[in-house]
Amino acid sequence: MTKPILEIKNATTVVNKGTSSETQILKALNLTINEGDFITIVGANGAGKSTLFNIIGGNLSLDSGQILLHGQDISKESEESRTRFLSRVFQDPKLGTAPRMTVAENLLLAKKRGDSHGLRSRKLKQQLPELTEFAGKMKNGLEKRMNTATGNLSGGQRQSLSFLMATLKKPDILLLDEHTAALDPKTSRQLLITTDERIREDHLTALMITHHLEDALTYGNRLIVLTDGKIVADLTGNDKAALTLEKLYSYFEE
Ligand SMILES: Nc1ncnc2c1ncn2[C@@H]1O[C@H](COP(=O)(O)OP(=O)(O)OP(=O)(O)O)[C@@H](O)[C@H]1O
Repeated sequence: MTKPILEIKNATTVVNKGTSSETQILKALNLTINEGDFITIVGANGAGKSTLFNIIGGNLSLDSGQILLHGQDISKESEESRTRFLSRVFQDPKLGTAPRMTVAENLLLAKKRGDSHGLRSRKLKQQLPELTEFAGKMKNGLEKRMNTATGNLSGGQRQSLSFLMATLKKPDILLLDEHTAALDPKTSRQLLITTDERIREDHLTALMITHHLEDALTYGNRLIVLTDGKIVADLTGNDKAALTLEKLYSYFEE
């Protein structure tokens, strides 16, 4: 039996209110995210994909509609408060990590998020073996760079660190906002494969925006097409399995 984690009901967002450029971005959008869903999201530029993430994250407020977390209305909750159930990885590898801190320090920071105790070197020493093992899960040599300042990592390693930091505390919802788009094809593929592994093994619930239609078809149990602020396709199971690249591409031509 699938259990809803997050329900978005009739979500409407309007920007530049009261000006000549007033625009409705999301148009009475409805989406129920179930526990364990790995949803890939595609749509043309400007369709509202990042805006959907922004209303979930609380970076943008709703003009009408509701967002329910485990049945509780969180529509008015601040961005900060929503970090208790939500993590987001952005396209830019520079976002999400502190450049002057080492890989180990960044991971400890992510582990201590929400804790009142600060970073202490004794704690770092104690926890280094566990953090190193964790870094090893990314399978790209990150575990050998625990004492390297994050700003000196390659883009791929830095982005894999952002991913690890976002998932260390197993958020209820993980938002991946084109998180492999800035990486070269080989590194991007590797991070996607590891992303998929981590989502499955840690039983995470995740939404991933991508412009690569093949990736949208390959990964996840569910695929959503967003067009002009509305969900025009929401496919799971056999329907997703039967979807072809050609059919998916046709949504962009309508
Ligand atoms: N805060 C804002 N103020 C004004 N316009 C905005 C704001 N946020 C988004 N928009 C506009 O809303 C539309 C949808 O933007 P959004 O970033 O959600 O699209 P997207 O589907 O993520 O596009 P892309 O694939 O290009 O990243 C765009 O036309 C964008 O310019």
